Amino acid sequence: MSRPADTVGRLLVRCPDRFGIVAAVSSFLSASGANILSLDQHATATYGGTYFQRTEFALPSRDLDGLRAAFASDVARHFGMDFTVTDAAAPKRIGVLVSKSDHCLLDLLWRTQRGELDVEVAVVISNHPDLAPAVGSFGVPFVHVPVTPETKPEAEARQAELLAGVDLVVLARYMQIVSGSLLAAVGSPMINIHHSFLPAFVGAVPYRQAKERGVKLVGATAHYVTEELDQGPIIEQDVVRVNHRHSAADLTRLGADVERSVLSRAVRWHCEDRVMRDGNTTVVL
Ligand SMILES: Nc1nc2c(c(=O)[nH]1)N[C@@H](CN(C=O)c1ccc(C(=O)N[C@@H](CCC(=O)O)C(=O)O)cc1)CN2
Repeated sequence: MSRPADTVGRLLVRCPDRFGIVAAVSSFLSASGANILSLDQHATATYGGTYFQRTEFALPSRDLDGLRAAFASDVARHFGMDFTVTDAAAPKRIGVLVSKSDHCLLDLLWRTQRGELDVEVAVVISNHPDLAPAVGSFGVPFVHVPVTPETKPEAEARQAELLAGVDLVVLARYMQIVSGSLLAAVGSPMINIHHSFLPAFVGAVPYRQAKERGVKLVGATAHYVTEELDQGPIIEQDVVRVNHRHSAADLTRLGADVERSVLSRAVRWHCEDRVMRDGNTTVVL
């Protein structure tokens, strides 16, 4: 009878930089019977900065829990590491918040259905009912949770209930500001797709601002959500050329393609455990 396939693990490490980190992590993995498949790293300075490392490894014992506990005591504590150990074969469960714009949501659902994104969309929540049929066609639960200034606390309590247990929340052109209490209640990272090349044109209507400014590029930014609007750590960005002949509607149309590709790359990189926070920025390995 053939041996069960090895577990493939991912080890993410962030710590104060010093000599000996790579040797200690590699020796630990080797002593644990793991075979390193890939290793990427970044130091923020020649000496004394912050060190980031992403290591993928094959683990014949398949005991990721045991490896995680041993790494904590044998290595992480000594180097003052923040770290995670995840199973590469376990798809992330994501919840999506959306309003009326469908292009980013449908792109995520389509890529997931095609197997391009290794995620499980657990639920789509919208403050409008419009997208229920489209979401239903993908066999994904859709919940309409209306949001008004008066009902926002109750609405966010319901959203938190529906998002319990997800690994990631994606704001796919969700046009409501998420409160600090919802961020705290959910506890999982949130990624927003902002429809401009931040830091330009924050707020709700960036394409109108872009047209009025006469820009020659429009873009999109995927960033982690913080309480402060559009100020969270940037994960991915891109742009497309535009000119004076394009109306605001043209900018919106041209920008939508960029939004979709930027969001899908950001969600993929996050779910592949490639993104680490460095203050209000990110390191993507
Ligand atoms: N806490 C955060 N919430 C949200 C963020 C964020 O970065 N932090 N990004 C926005 C998305 N967004 C732009 O990409 C955006 C959406 C909505 C508005 C806005 O002003 N909307 C309403 C007000 C709604 C409310 O008060 O809840 C309005 O148009 O008046 C600005 C930017 C998603 N949420």
